[in-house]
Amino acid sequence: MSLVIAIDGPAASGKGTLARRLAAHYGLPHLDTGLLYRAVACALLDEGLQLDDAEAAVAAARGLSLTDFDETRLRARDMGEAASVVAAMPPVRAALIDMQRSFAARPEGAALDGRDIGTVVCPGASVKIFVTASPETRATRRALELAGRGEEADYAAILEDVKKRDARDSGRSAAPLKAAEDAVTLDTTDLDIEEAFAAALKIVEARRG
Ligand SMILES: Nc1ncnc2c1ncn2[C@@H]1O[C@H](COP(=O)(O)OP(=O)(O)O)[C@@H](O)[C@H]1O
Ligand SMILES: Nc1ccn([C@@H]2O[C@H](COP(=O)(O)OP(=O)(O)O)[C@@H](O)[C@H]2O)c(=O)n1
Repeated sequence: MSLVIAIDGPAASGKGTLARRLAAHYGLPHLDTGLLYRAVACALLDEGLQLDDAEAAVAAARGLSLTDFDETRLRARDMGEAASVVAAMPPVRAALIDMQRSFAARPEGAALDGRDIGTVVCPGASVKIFVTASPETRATRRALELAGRGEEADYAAILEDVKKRDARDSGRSAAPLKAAEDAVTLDTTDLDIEEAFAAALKIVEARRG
């Protein structure tokens, strides 16, 4: 059976970094599913529409193409917040599920990261990791990331963002952010990227048996 790695966790916990590193290590394609929700939000904002316009959001979700994402724009701070609003609408999630499942079903395997990969998108994944870190650590990491891209990075405002988004993502009824029962939790608060990667690799190897 091909290797499917599901990585979930709250904002700026390091999911993407770990999923990318694991994908490179095992030669798997990687999908950052947060980009899908960010792209839907971006499409609505570009058309001057409200973020709670479910019909327009579903149409945008159906029209997405993985290849034409402007990642710099999508990874901007305000787009994370906007993505979390559109992601709370069940029809938007339904419109994106097939694309994610087809990606995960590639014969060569896959690594996906998001909020509901282990619980909803790939409940049968070979390995599930739930990555966490304290809100303060995550806000510091996100502030450094944004500053590195020349974006405004006010720590206090980013910490507020992170907490608000976690609460919305965990509290929604549709595919809330939570660890799957068979996920291994990896707390990276006191781990640098190399240490977190080494820990994640150990989890994958242990699960693969
Ligand atoms: N263990 C870690 N220690 C320090 N910085 C990290 C760690 N993991 C990730 N980062 C950095 O934190 C930022 C957010 O990481 P990312 O993987 O994009 O998180 P997520 O996908 O969960 O939002 C990036 O700039 C990344 O380089
Ligand atoms: N599988 C996923 C991925 C993202 N999302 C939503 O999309 C938003 C942005 O996700 P992201 O992974 O790009 O955000 P960060 O963790 O990188 O800040 C999240 O806050 C969630 O509301 C989701 O609902 N389900």
